[in-house]
Amino acid sequence: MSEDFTLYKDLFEYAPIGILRSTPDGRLTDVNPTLARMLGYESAEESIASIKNTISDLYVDPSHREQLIRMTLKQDHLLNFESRFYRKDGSAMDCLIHVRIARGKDGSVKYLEGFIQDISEQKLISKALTESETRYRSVFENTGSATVIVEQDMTILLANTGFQKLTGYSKEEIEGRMKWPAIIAYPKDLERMMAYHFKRRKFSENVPLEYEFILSDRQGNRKNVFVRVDMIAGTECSVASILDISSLKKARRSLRESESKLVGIVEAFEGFIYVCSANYRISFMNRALKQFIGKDKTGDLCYQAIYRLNSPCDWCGKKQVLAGETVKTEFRRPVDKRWCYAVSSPVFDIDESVMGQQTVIIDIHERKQAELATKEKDAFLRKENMRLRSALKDSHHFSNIIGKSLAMRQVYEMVLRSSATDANVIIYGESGTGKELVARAIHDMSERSGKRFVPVNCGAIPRELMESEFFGYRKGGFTGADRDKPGFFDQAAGGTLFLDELGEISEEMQVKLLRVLEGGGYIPIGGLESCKPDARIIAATNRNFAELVRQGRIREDFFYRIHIIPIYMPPLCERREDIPLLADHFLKKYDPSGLAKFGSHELNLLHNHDWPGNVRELENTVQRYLSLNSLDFPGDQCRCRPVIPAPLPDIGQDARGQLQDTVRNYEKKYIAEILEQCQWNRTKAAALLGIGRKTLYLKIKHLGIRQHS
Ligand SMILES: Nc1ncnc2c1ncn2[C@@H]1O[C@H](COP(=O)(O)OP(=O)(O)OP(=O)(O)O)[C@@H](O)[C@H]1O
Repeated sequence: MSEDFTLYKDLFEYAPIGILRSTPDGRLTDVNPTLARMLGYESAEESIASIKNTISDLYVDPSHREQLIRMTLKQDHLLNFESRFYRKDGSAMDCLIHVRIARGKDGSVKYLEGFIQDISEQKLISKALTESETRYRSVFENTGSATVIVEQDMTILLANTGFQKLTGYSKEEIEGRMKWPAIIAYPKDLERMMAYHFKRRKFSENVPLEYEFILSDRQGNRKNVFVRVDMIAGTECSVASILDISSLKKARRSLRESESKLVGIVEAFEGFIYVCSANYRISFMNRALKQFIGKDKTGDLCYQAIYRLNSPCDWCGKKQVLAGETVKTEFRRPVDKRWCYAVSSPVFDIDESVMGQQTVIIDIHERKQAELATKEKDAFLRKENMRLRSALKDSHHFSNIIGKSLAMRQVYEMVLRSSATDANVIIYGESGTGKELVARAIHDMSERSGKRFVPVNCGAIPRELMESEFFGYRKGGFTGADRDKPGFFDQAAGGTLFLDELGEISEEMQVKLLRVLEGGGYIPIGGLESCKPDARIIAATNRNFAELVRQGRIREDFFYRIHIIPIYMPPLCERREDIPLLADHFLKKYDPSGLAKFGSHELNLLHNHDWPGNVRELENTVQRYLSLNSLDFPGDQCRCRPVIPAPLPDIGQDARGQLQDTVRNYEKKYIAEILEQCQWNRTKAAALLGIGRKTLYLKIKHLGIRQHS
């Protein structure tokens, strides 16, 4: 028994582990020297004396003791409970505690015995290890590329997030499970990489560190990747960093494609292309330029090789190009004096500095000549226009139009303006005010003057013939069409089509004309192809066009197409100051001797007359004055005096025929006489005959009635 006690005491005294004993209520009864040392005391006695109160004071976290007691009471012992004790100097010691409960014979707890291990150092080491692992993991995660660590048997040991993203597989699916070949798309890549994998581990030579292959991700998408592999020293593991270069490859492919396209364009280009250095040495020239010079002059000075000059060209713009600008110039080639257009732009080096100049040259000789001619013509026309305008200010006439009144000067201004454009013109005015005269003046002053002026009296064309008259027909287009017949549009090609009496045109024809005016063209009757006419349209009417639109007789769209430049002809009664000038003009026209003159009485009469027939009526009055030697105004009679039907024409025996012919002859003579009475003022004649103007026009045409001048 005493031997046992000695043994136990020695164990207590010399055990390499700290031992303490305490009462159930927490009083410390024994501490062995090892524990006292662990806690920084000189002796066990000092430590017991120092921990005066309860053993709980020893714990950094006193609740640990309560927890420990609770757990120990369940089985009377407890192993590996981690906690922290205060040392003498107040610092904390990490410790591992094992506890045993000693009970008395009656089962009550006599004391608790604790065995303490100082694990502070282990804790520090493990903390440092955790920290360094975190650090390495963070480097591994943030390499900027997909990175994996591969074992000798090709298992992927570790994979960073980049690799997970690149392949679409999760960490769990990869790490420790996936073999490296699983992501290789093509057998030829796989074969190559396996060879590298094993050779690398045998430290064979010629195993590349970097190479490319095509990866297949979880969804089967193919990606071009670049990989760099290194062995991890002292292991059989390798670390592989993979970079997705699909977009780079794509860019490279499209660059190659556009490069080859560009080469094609440059070589097929008919102009000249060359590149030269900052010191004028040619580094590239295209096929067309080589052909022009006669041989490849790469390496020569550009100005000598291309232009046979001894110094750089004046138009070169080298300075601006070297400063990064693009220079565009037109110049005459010294070799043959042809006009050229050149665009020179900088060629940049890798560091963004300008290393040379590339120039594209095209021959613009014909275009430039035309441009210069147009400029000359424009300048001439501007001058001519100014000259005409200043002449207009106090002129008595303009072209063949007589009149110095303000109203007429305004008309002249409009004639000038309209002759400078190709826009549609419509001339409004009463009958005989000179609408056709104005239309001709516009044509004569326009660029179309060299081509035909084709007057068309729309009111005189029967409705059923309108289309063939305007658009012509082709041989066989209808029964009787035995040859091609050009229409008005063909006749006026390049010139002017004057559509007089436009208000008389049918709606059906308005639609067809509108199509032509809108650029839709027309097809001649019996023709197959559409013709695009090039005739300028000048229209005239003595009707109130706006009113006709309101009544629905003229289509609004047609009206707006025609009514681009309106010119209003003043009636003679609104410009009486022109009457003496006009009278004088007509006297000279019909009496070339120039002897006939009007006295003041006649001039007075002319001035005060009503002139319902306007200038035409005045012209006829003057003409009659020259033959009768007295002034009479039959227009008045026409208006006041009822018309006496002309006697029946004398129909000779030979002329006797069918009733139809007789009636036709009579009708012709009768209408001709009325027309003569009204000095061919058709409006008046139609009123006297009691028929419409249009009907009168048709009858004049069909009966072949002619005006005798
Ligand atoms: N200002 C003018 N100066 C000289 N002659 C003129 C003038 N105005 C009209 N005339 C002459 O009057 C006649 C009628 O002119 P024009 O045929 O141009 O008139 P219009 O308005 O077209 O007539 P209509 O409406 O009947 O077709 C022509 O012989 C023309 O030479």
